[in-house]
Amino acid sequence: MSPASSTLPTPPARLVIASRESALAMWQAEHIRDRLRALYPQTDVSILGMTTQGDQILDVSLSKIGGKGLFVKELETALEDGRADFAVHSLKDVPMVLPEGFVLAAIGEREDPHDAFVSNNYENLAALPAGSVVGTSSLRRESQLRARFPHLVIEPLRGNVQTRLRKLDEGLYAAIILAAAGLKRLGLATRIRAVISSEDSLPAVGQGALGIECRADRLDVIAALQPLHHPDTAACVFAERAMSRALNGSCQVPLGGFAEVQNGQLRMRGFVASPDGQRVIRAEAMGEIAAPEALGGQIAKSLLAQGAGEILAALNG
Ligand SMILES: NCc1[nH]cc(CCC(=O)O)c1CC(=O)O
Repeated sequence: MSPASSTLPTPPARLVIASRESALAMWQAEHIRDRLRALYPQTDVSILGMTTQGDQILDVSLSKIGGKGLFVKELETALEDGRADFAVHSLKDVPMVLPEGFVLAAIGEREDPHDAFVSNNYENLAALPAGSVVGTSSLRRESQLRARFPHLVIEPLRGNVQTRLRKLDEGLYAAIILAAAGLKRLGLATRIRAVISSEDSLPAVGQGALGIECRADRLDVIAALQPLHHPDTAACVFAERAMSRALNGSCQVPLGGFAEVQNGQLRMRGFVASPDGQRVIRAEAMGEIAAPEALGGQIAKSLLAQGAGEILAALNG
């Protein structure tokens, strides 16, 4: 037996992955399935595709219908009643506090965390003439665009990645903003005209990372998933999630948080904005990779000390 295989846990004979049925969700579930099949050739790994409330309600801005739990609840129900062993999520869609009895068993390696500029006619944001219509339903993207490019018109845009690209191609928008990660994973990187810098659009908490969730009592599943855990990604996203949690973040709130590993340390930036982009409060700090939640808490504290609480209270009120 090779040294590597002798350290692997004995996996369950069968593993069922709960996933949404969008093309991106299925790509992510298949990616995890294929890695597990390679690690554990004796294990039967399959995918249970499911439709969530967030997939059904497409005509209303997510920020108006109570947020991100909508994409994960049905999957958690499948874990609860044993139809599936774990769920693969875009971590960005996973609420900051999991329901009692569930854990993030592993964090998969981050794809490109940046936002992407997608257009059929323009090279980048700076090239858009005044009055151009840009599609996004993210308050985070909208507030940052309004602050940096006040001459642009922001219009709502929902649906999965393919639906959003179709709406662009139908001519409803001069450009749209999407996560680079989703486009790259779907083999649609050629649609990216420009990757938007984190200065122009600080990414969402968890953007580009995979969150693998299971029941806290499934120690067999947690052990089997450990080879998929990516510690640097986990440090970054735990810092980001700690910031958002401390601010009571949801998608009703224009905020961004982004940590990266630089020279063996964590560098983190965060912001909270008013939806019109008139007020943007920013914070930045370095911290230890071993203590990501302290760094996230420190960023939140700095944002609050600069008045983020007023913006958040106005939004929640
Ligand atoms: N909110 C929807 C969603 N959730 C995850 C991704 C993209 C992939 C990722 O960020 O991991 C997207 C689409 C988008 O923002 O363009």
